[in-house]
Amino acid sequence: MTTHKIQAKGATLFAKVEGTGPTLVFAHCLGLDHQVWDGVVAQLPNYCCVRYDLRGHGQSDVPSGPYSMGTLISDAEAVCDTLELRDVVFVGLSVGGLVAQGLAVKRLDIARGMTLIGSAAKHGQPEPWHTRAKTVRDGGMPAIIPEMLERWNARESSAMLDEWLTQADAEGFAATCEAIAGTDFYTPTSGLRLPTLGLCGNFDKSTPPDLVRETTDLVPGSQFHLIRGAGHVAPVTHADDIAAKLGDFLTSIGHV
Ligand SMILES: O=C(O)CC1=CCC(=O)O1
Repeated sequence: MTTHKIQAKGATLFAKVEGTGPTLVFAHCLGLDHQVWDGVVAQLPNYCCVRYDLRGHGQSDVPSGPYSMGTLISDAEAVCDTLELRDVVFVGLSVGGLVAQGLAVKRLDIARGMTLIGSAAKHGQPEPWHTRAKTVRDGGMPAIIPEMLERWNARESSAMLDEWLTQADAEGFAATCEAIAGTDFYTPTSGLRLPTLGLCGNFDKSTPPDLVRETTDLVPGSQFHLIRGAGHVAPVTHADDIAAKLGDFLTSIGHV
């Protein structure tokens, strides 16, 4: 395992590389960090698994917001270019899935496939995201956590996620909400032609299954599976199921 400090535009990003084999790059959701993938990566021993913390999260820098989705996509490019990663399957949870779509649109030389978990081409209307940004800037993470946990619907894992979210940086969280607010990838994602897998917990209230399926269906030949019993953060709560579905997908596209 090696860790890296990646120089991106206006921020240094933390990245971790484990294993050898075909490359997978993982991007996490709002408010958490690369550790959401611990249980999934542990079950993919035959891959080079690269994880990084989005700007504003984990061990990456927290520049003041707002962030734009374009910047978050440039960050993913910086990680892949600096580590000389090509021919990767990019796996994104929630906002990480927006980054996956944007990277695939911009850099097909990097992305040869993508997996969207609890993600969509557009995550609702802009206004609630601006409200969340203001709420968290005014009141800190505790002001937003109950609402997040309700939407994530992670049930018995809520206490652990509460603790995790409490450690998140409020400015990084708010600035990322602002990036999500401005993003509508329906048109660009409709033009994508690359192997695509969509996964969604059947209890996910943030990105309900129909929404994730609708986005996945934009890409011809894509696959979609429900993760039974899971809410929004299935890689944390249902790592075995996510790793199994991801492994099947990787085999089906010859990324082995
Ligand atoms: O909080 C939510 O609604 C879920 C979410 C959207 C983008 C993300 O990363 O988390």
